[in-house]
Amino acid sequence: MFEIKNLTITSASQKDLIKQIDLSIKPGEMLGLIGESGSGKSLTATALLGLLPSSLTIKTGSITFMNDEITSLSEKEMRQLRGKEVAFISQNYQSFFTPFIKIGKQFIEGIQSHIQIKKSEAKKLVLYWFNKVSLPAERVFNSYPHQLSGGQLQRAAIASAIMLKPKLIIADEPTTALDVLTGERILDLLKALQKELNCAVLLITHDLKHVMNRAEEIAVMYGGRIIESGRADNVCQDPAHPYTKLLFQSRLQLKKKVPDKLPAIYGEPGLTAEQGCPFALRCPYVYRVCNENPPTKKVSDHHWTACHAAVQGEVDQHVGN
Ligand SMILES: Nc1ncnc2c1ncn2[C@@H]1O[C@H](COP(=O)(O)OP(=O)(O)OP(=O)(O)O)[C@@H](O)[C@H]1O
Repeated sequence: MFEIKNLTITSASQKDLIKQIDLSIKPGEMLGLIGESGSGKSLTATALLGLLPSSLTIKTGSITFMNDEITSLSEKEMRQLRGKEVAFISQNYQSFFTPFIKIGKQFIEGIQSHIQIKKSEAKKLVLYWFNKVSLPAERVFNSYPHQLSGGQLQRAAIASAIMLKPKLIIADEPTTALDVLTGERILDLLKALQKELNCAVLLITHDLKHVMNRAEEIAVMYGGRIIESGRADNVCQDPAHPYTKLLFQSRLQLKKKVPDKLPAIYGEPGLTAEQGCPFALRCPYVYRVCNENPPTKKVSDHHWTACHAAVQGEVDQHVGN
């Protein structure tokens, strides 16, 4: 459905922020894009939505949606695509709503800007979707944004994203501003709606556990590159890149005894090598060749990593699972 090929995004100072990434989403699938802060997740989503700031340019590559090249669509065509075919849920749900207009009115205006529909029919649609995301429909419809809790606002944002039955939802850290339990419920809701409506979801998160058991595919980003990607069960059971392995190892697991010391990833988060493997400055298995762009290793069907040590078969030997 969506395919990014060889995408490089450059800043005004000629720094490559996204480096030759490939990413694709199949209809009805959830792709979990994980990576720490600054790894390039949001820029990737912004490029998909055709909303890159003018200071950034696409240096190489293509982004296609249903075989249309997004980068060559006009702003009008892009606006039509956004909201109807591709919906966006952001971490900043507060700014999604205009504070001084009742939520119901905002929803009706939003729907009428995309499809021709009578106000009364639009209201029915809004109430239906508010019920669907377990909101007290009439009350929310007649409320101002500040009269709802964070979880309720994020549910309303999901209803807004889903009600025109988009083919793809991009959810960028949708639970960041919520408490853990509310966040988990929101992600479960997103998963349930994805299955029911068969729409694709790009779930962007820095938290591995958000995508485990939810996403069908996982892509791991570091320093503007995709360093590992594949079917979620393959990546979770047999992570191949040292960074992914360390991410799994440094997770606390309820069923296991809490160790005296959790393994930590060496170095400052976001520390990125400018050349070669972006993780080289923090990688315990770095060697001289890591100055060069890492080759791709096929780990199994639908699972690959970009790592010199993995190609040499040295990661398992040193890191273990
Ligand atoms: N408009 C811009 N101009 C210059 N650099 C930018 C711009 N927007 C983002 N960047 C840089 O691009 C890199 C990737 O940023 P991005 O927001 O995509 O990271 P992220 O993985 O989404 O992080 P977070 O989880 O914190 O949102 C960062 O180093 C960021 O500083």
